[in-house]
Amino acid sequence: MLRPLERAFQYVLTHAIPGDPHHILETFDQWCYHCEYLSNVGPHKGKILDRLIYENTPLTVLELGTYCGYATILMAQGLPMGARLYTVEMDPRNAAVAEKVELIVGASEEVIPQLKEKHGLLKADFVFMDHWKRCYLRDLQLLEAHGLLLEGATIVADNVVFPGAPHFLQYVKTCGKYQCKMHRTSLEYCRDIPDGMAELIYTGLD
Ligand SMILES: C[S@@+](CC[C@H](N)C(=O)[O-])C[C@H]1O[C@@H](n2cnc3c(N)ncnc32)[C@H](O)[C@@H]1O
Ligand SMILES: [Mg+2]
Repeated sequence: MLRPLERAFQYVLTHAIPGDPHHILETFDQWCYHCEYLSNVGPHKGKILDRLIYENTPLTVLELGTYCGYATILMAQGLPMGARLYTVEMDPRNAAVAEKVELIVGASEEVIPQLKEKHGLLKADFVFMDHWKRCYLRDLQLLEAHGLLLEGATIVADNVVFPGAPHFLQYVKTCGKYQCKMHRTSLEYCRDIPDGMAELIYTGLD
């Protein structure tokens, strides 16, 4: 019995133009709108993410939560030459089918402390958090503690309204280390459910 993600992959493999990132993402979207929901960032929040990548031209991107690689493909195709994208996924069944960028299989709490020495990621200037929402605050604090955020780095956190990440939002708004902006939108593939992406700029100040 195939899992939802594997069913989506079969569809994408048989319907998308190979090597065409826009068409691959559109084909995922068709599947998600018409057949089965997947928690990809989706086309509407994807536009926001795409714009933030374009505006920031980051050189070292860290994604927490690869899933089937939708946002990985989206971000990768907007990066400048020479940029590196590291994406962390704890479920090896998802990792096995994800687009291979710099894919690190493991739980974020184990991977983050090893990013420097084991994976050569010295500092990230763009982070996309889209793994389990309860991990956002812990992992942001881990990135801070391991000195992995470049001053001025952009951190984008998805789904901070739905399902929500209240402790994370409270921390980033009150700790004095971040400038925060909320992009209000709707949940991926569900126009009726309000959601939001938080855009943070790391000031480096304590
Ligand atoms: C919402 S999906 C990511 C969607 C993806 N960013 C996109 O838009 O295409 C969340 C993924 O995070 C993974 N995940 C959850 N908690 C994690 C953790 N602590 N470390 C690594 N991966 C995690 C799950 O296995 C799942 O594949
Ligand atoms: Mg999400």
